[in-house]
Amino acid sequence: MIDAVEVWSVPMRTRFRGIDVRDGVLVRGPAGWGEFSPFWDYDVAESRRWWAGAVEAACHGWPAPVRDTVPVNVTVPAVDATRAHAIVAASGCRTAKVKVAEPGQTPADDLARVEAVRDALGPDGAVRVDANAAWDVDTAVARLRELDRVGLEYAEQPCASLAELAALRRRVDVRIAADEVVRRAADPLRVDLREACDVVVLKVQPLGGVRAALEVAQAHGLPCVVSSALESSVGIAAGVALAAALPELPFACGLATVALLDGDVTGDPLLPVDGALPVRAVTPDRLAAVAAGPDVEARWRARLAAVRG
Ligand SMILES: O=C(O)CCC(=O)c1ccccc1C(=O)O
Ligand SMILES: [Mg+2]
Repeated sequence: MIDAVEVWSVPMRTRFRGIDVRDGVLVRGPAGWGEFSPFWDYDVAESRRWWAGAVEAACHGWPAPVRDTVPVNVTVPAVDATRAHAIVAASGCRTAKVKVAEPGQTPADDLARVEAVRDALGPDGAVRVDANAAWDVDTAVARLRELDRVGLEYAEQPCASLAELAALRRRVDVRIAADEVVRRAADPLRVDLREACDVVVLKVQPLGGVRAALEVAQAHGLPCVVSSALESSVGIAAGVALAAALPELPFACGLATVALLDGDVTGDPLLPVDGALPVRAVTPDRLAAVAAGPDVEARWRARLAAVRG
């Protein structure tokens, strides 16, 4: 059913999660284009759900949308306060997600960045932080109480484990969002999130597609935020389809990350207008311009063969 496989590679504008270059595979099938782009530190077993997401997009398509635009947050990497302010001011978004607890940085760096973001958004904007599981419970209590001086909408994955998140949640007023603890679980449907969080972050590829992610949302019965895995606009379109199909969407989604890439697979990228993305198909009409070199191409074809095999 899949009749085209294309490998793309694009530099990041700013290093993010230790990534300087983002690459992946686009596949075409009867329903359109799908993206397969698990991070390089993920093994074959973990990458299988990512592949299921690509197959769904290319071969089956997605459930019908219940809305035609999706509000999004601007994503602020662990940059200095001046750059953070400029990124938020230029974004047109009214919600910002700020990376904190970056290795090599200090609590003062995080506070300055978060204060600059609050300043750029004004009092009516929403500021959330993502610590990517970096803190133990005591550190998270101290860091979140300080950062919450600017008023936080929620803190995404401040600690690694479910037990830590639950212990933290009893000690702070800031809402807790679960990301890695869901998307990297052996079975995301059966993670016991009671006590551990107030919000669930859903990512299409790590959860195995739009339908699988909708089942995760239904299983937990908590407010959901759809976020990206730093995909090209083709992968982002799958996230938008999920956000558009969720019965309720109380928060802005983390789907404005094409802005973090220095290039895209399409000349009409899924970038926000007035803080929202349109629900629409994406055609990768710039594949030649972003084609990966022979080494990266070979690496992805080998990876694809391992996951499909
Ligand atoms: O949620 C966002 O604003 C952007 C997406 C994002 O942060 C992300 C992107 C790639 C890998 C991990 C993460 C994460 O949420 O931790
Ligand atoms: Mg996260």
